[in-house]
Amino acid sequence: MNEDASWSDRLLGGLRRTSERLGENLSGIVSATRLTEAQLDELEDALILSDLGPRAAARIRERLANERFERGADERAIKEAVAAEIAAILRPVARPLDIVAFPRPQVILVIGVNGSGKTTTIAKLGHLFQEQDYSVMFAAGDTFRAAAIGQLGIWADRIGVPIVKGPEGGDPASVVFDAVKRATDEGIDALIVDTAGRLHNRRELMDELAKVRRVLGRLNPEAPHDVVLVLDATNGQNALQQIEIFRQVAGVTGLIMTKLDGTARGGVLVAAAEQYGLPIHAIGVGEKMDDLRPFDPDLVARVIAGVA
Ligand SMILES: Nc1nc2c(ncn2[C@@H]2O[C@H](COP(=O)(O)OP(=O)(O)OP(=O)(O)O)[C@@H](O)[C@H]2O)c(=O)[nH]1
Repeated sequence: MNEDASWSDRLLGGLRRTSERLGENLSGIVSATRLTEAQLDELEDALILSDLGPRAAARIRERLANERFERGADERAIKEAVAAEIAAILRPVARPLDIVAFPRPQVILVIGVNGSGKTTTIAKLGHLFQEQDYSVMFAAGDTFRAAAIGQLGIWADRIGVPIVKGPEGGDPASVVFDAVKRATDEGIDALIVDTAGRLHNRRELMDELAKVRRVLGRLNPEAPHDVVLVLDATNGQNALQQIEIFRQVAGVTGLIMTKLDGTARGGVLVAAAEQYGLPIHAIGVGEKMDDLRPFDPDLVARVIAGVA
């Protein structure tokens, strides 16, 4: 099995649980060239149960209500049509995180709640950029917990990336300031900044992120170039709430959804795309540094609909 097959299998393994759920609800729907109102209701419910959210579900229902199934609306035909509609929602938001900033470095602020996979995602991103021949530096901007600084340090050593850190409890803005200066002096292409993820004190977090942004802006008015929100797919609908909060707190420019390898809740990607239209840069399908994958909207749509 080549590496690509193994990762898509893992993605399939996780998302297949979503499509199984969808399949259970769809298996009662058959025959005729058009779907009846009752069948459309059932389909819409199945999509909502699969975490696609009410808006995407309503949109897909509407499209399918107008669809003529020439060879009969059996389960396969319906799933194919659902896949096409999901892909239409996902395609506009698929956008890789490219290193384009001039002057360098491109400053990428990574935000998200603790446990979402933020640290691992920073490591994976660093590794991905290195593979594209970009130089990378990390900044340990989550100074609130020693463990967070330590964990990022371990990843930095593992993949061979320099890291700028301060003491536990220190000022994140000063770490970021030092990091930007050093990255600029050393001609680093991508500076990836870890941030605190304490949502229970929103005010504090907002102030902290605002200060980091101010300091960054003083050094380079374009920075941060990206504010990437890391979301844990296993959180289902809570992931949407996190988008809402972090958009207000930090001005999110793009998303990375992690843990799609082990969840039946991957449909939340579709809900996020439909509701917020934020770029989805990549998806996480495991714990290792190679487990960050480009976001392939057609593949993900087919997996969610159960036709991959
Ligand atoms: N299965 C799976 N596990 C993942 C993925 N990404 C991260 N993890 C795991 O999720 C757990 C949390 O990841 P971290 O990167 O430490 O998360 P964090 O958001 O930095 O969390 P804190 O360190 O608590 O702030 C770890 O056990 C990771 O190995 C993924 O895509 N798939």
